[in-house]
Amino acid sequence: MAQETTAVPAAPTALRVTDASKSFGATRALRGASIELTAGEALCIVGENGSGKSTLVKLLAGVHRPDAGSLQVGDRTVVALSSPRESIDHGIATVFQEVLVVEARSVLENVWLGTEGLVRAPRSKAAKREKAEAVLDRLLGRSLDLDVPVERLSLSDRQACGIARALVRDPRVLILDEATSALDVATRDRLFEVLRERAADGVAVIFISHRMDEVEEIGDRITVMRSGETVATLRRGETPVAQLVRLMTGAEELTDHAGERADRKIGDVVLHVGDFAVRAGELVGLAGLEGHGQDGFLRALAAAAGDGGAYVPRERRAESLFESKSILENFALPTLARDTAAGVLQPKRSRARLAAFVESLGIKLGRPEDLITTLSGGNQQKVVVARWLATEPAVLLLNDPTRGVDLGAKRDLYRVLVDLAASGMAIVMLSTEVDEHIELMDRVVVFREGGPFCEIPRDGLSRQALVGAFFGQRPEVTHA
Ligand SMILES: Nc1ncnc2c1ncn2[C@@H]1O[C@H](COP(=O)(O)OP(=O)(O)OP(=O)(O)O)[C@@H](O)[C@H]1O
Repeated sequence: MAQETTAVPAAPTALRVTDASKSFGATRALRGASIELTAGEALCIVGENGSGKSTLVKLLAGVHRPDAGSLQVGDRTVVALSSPRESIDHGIATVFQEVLVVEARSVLENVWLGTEGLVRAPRSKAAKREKAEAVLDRLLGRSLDLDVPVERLSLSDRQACGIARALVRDPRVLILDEATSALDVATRDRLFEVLRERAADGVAVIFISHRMDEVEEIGDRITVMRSGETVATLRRGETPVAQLVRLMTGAEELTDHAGERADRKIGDVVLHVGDFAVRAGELVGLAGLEGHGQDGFLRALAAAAGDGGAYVPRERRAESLFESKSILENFALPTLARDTAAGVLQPKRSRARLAAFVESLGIKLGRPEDLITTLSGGNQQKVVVARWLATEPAVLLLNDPTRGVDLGAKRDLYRVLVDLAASGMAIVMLSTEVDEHIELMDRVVVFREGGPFCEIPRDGLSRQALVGAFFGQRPEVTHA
């Protein structure tokens, strides 16, 4: 986005964090992290789950105060932003990882939430409407009824409302912390255009994502975090993904790889709904643009599977997490019955079972008794997935389970899924990531306009075939 800096005068500093540290009890979430951005620049921050990205963002958003370090916003040095309000007053707008909306309130109210009394916000109702409309139209490529409650919207549209909330404030620094993970492909593309336009107007953008394609597309520079430190900052295009991964993990190579398909026996049909059947040992993908029926289909499969199935929902905050409970309790809920001997709960057993998943999925945690909310987003997600894997269902139904999970951890999860399939479990997984289908699935059912549109077998899976089918193009080898 920004010009090469050699010939043009250096743009002014928009934001500089120097040596920021932050601990939560014994956990050192940040240890001397530093980043710098000039006006008009987009900086991507990448790093494994739990490496400190969100903590850094929360310092900038005034949610946490640093233990040490300094912060410069524009040409002002501030010791710390002591509240979200102060962050906003400095022209910083943050979109957080979780989709944060007030479900019962209207789209319009959600977009302007928390701006009361802000100097830069328009005053009149009409002006607010007009601005919300303009920003949402641009993001969604269509107009959205501003008066409906947000709970009636798709997850993608809800996330778009959260992003619009940041955009309408016309920030000088715009921070997106994995804010694209619930967006459908087309909305994400439009968001990237908007980011480019804002950057051209001098806005500095901080963009956090686990998706390398997004990072390559949006970042002028990329800062890599590892264990709370900023270990490298690189120019876009200079660094092959393999090197980025090495910097993130500190290891030479990613352990490869789930795609290796061990000899798997496809067994009997274990679940049948309408024309759709899934067999023991199969990995079946559900794909399509957001809102084309795949979500409802997966839920219908879950209902049909009954006790023999386990369903991992998509919105972990609303549908799966008990925020006031510990990691262990969140993990052990559905398997508690198994851990009860003569009517007495045996926490040792659930602890041992959790330990196995901590190992196989690389879950980073302090103690199992700590609150689930002390985990990073990606690690919370892994606990939710582990909970359902532990129930050892005949059919496992997963709704976009790798959202927010880092590259290495995704591979760990793929390996676990392939092993489970090899042991005879049937797995149906909705994924919004095309590459995930290509890497993992035996076949993929593409949804369009409310129902299954075509099915692509493993040997026909490619980006082109899948994305083509999303838009109504039938691939050459299809089964109806
Ligand atoms: N409120 C908290 N209390 C205790 N520990 C916390 C808290 N918030 C974060 N941590 C810990 O700080 C570390 C960094 O977490 P952070 O959320 O910044 O990681 P992240 O890089 O954003 O990860 P992800 O990619 O999973 O979102 C983790 O070990 C996490 O468990």
